[in-house]
Amino acid sequence: MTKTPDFSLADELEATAAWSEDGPADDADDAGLATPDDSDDPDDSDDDFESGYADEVVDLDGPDPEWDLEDDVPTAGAMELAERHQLRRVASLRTELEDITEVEYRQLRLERVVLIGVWTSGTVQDAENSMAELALLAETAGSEVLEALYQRRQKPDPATYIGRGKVEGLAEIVAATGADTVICDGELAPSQLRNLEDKVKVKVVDRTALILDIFAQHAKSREGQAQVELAQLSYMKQRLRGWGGNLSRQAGGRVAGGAGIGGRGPGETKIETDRRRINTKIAKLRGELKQMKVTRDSKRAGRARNEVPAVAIAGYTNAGKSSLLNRFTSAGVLVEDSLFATLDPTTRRTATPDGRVYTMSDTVGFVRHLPHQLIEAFRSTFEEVAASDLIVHVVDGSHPDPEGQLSAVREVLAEVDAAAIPELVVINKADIADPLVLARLQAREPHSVVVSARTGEGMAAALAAIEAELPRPGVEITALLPYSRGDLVNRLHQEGEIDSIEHTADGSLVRGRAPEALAGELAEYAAS
Ligand SMILES: Nc1nc2c(ncn2[C@@H]2O[C@H](COP(=O)(O)OP(=O)(O)OP(=O)(O)O)[C@@H](O)[C@H]2O)c(=O)[nH]1
Ligand SMILES: [Mg+2]
Repeated sequence: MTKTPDFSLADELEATAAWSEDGPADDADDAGLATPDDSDDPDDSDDDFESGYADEVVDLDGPDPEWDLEDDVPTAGAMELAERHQLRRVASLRTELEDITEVEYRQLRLERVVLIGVWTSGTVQDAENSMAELALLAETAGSEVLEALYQRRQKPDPATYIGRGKVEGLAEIVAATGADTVICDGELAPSQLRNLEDKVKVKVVDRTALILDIFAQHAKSREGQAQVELAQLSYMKQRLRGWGGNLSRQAGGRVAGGAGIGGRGPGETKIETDRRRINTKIAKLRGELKQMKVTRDSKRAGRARNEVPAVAIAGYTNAGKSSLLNRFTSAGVLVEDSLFATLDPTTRRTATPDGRVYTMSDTVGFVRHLPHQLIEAFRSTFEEVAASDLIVHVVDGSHPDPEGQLSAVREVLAEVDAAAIPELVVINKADIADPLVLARLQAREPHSVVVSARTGEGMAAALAAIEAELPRPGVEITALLPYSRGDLVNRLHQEGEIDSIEHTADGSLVRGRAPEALAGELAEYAAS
């Protein structure tokens, strides 16, 4: 296996995926985004759209990435990547849900989409970053972004999300561009989605549904798939009434099972059936996940018993977590310039130069406003992070808003009780980041290192910083180990630390520190 085949692969991908490399918000003119000049004017406030991407859109889709694996032995990651690109436009939801006919879980056959956002606070740059991220998410789900619009408002309209006056404009844009889907940058109430759909005459989905869809496309392991399905079902369940089509509307807002006038039309019966099926499915998935969690916990307990320190690589999606894991451990994990490439955490065993063994795990990426159903469903994955000894928090130094990413990740870490774990910030992509931004980040995050997983810059220092943070084994020992117990010397190398070793006539006299369990075994050889 070549050393880092994923990187040459990624190089080629990036040559064709110019959009994400340059970033829409990095270069507002290129992307045709509203510039601060034409949008920061308080006069054009309430009901104005800022429009972007119009003509450049073609570039977003670009030619399909191609690569030549002939020279490289494809790694598992590379093969998964090829497979994923082939599958990219296939609708995501698995068949089990298809019999829930009325519910029509929005199979996101997102092809040609218009994005809309409501910008309530923050700077123009924030609004543009948010739309740019929504565009990346949409592309990751396999769609072509035709147009992106945002509106400045005090708050989203309770009935239609964007201002009512703007809905008509949106409908015109949708008709003119031939879009088949509108994606809203937020979590919308079922009634908002329905109202918008009535007006714009195409499918409307929100950010949460979009992220759920990407997760559904990317989940590979049984646990990952079950987690995503659980999240989708709980999202769906809340929207049954809204998404029941005509039948549910016929039933009005009446509480299911209520016997009032018109309360038990055919629609309601159908909704009840669907709800019951969903509840059954949810219960089944919860049970399965619980089982898988037991396995995972026992694996983790195994590691804990051996007192192998665990390092979790966490960070915003696309920050370079998998690339770093590959660099650190030659793990051959899938690397892709797309969001949420990794959904199944990979754990690798590795060792410090002085022989102490520890594990390093790749994790699911974070994103702003990660749907809470997903946090809930992926709780066991996040618990893995919460049970680690050190969090390597990777941040993309070339992103327009790395500070925003750092705090979005920390919010989720706090939510899964991982806030107290020691954290080392690894500022990645130094090769393409602005040096001023790197300096700014380092000043803000004193406990940080700057690296490039691409060029390898700073990697040795990062590894040293990680290893310096690993928990030290506790008990001081001095032992005279007979030469027949070379196994104990080995274990002391791996699990503990040896300060000195002296070969005497009676055996090896070692001084150092060992974890408690090992110290117990060494007790019989204790020397003074
Ligand atoms: N220029 C540059 N690109 C990098 C660097 N590190 C990673 N990348 C690229 O960034 C993209 C994302 O890398 P990944 O390692 O897949 O990121 P991730 O954090 O695992 O992403 P998810 O699993 O999707 O959350 C890929 O296109 C990488 O080639 C770097 O140091 N410099
Ligand atoms: Mg990854």
